[in-house]
Amino acid sequence: MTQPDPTAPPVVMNATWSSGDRASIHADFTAPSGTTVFFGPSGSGKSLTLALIAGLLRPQSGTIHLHDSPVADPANKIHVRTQDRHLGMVFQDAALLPHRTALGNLTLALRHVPHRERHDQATAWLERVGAAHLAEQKPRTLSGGERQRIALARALAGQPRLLLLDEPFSALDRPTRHQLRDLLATLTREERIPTLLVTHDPDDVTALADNVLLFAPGHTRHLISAAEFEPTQRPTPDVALSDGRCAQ
Ligand SMILES: Nc1ncnc2c1ncn2[C@@H]1O[C@H](COP(=O)(O)OP(=O)(O)OP(=O)(O)O)[C@@H](O)[C@H]1O
Repeated sequence: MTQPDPTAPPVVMNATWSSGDRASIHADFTAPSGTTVFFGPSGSGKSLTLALIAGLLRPQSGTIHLHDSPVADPANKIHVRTQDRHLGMVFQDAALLPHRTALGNLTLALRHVPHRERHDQATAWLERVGAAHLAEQKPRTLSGGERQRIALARALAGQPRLLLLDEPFSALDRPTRHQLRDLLATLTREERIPTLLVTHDPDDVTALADNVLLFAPGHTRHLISAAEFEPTQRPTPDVALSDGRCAQ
């Protein structure tokens, strides 16, 4: 990927993906700076859209641009690998390396800084997410919420140009979810990293969204500002998402 244009929208997507008979998706939207929440019911294509942006899936046609750089454009044989898209990612499962401590997981994300500075920077990141006391613990000895704190720190420590979060708090109990939501709001505001967050929780929209991309099975994604959001809202059917059950 070339150097990003700071004035360009973080994501411009107009692409189609199909697994054949099981599911297909056409996504056509621009995500502006700030936090865009992908909101909608189970099976409506939120995670597939995020996977296309991450490069975990390849569209069959169309283009995806991140900060004005093409990362997927099959007609021109462009597919930038996930690790070259400068992304921070946190999914429902923190996916920390099990044999490394919390600190060790953080230092791995800091390969862009000189070796002698990694320990201090990793410690500083653990402090920022309220996990300094967990530095020497291995992931299996941490709670789900603690693992997600470390995963969030790891994602941001890599200095991503875009943060992708797929239901990072959905497996946590309510109080822990609130704490982590507040932490995420603080960090994304401080770091000014454009963020895409997949959720079905309307409270995530209220707490975190600048904009909302509404999804519904058989329908579409439709971008609105967070101020316009109502939890019962459904997108207008201007762009098709289809799967075996509800093709358009
Ligand atoms: N790799 C895949 N290959 C084929 N079909 C898939 C694949 N991943 C998801 N699907 C199907 O595509 C549809 C959309 O799935 P997706 O996971 O994007 O929905 P979602 O909105 O993220 O749902 P949830 O909120 O439950 O995670 C579903 O019908 C799902 O079964």
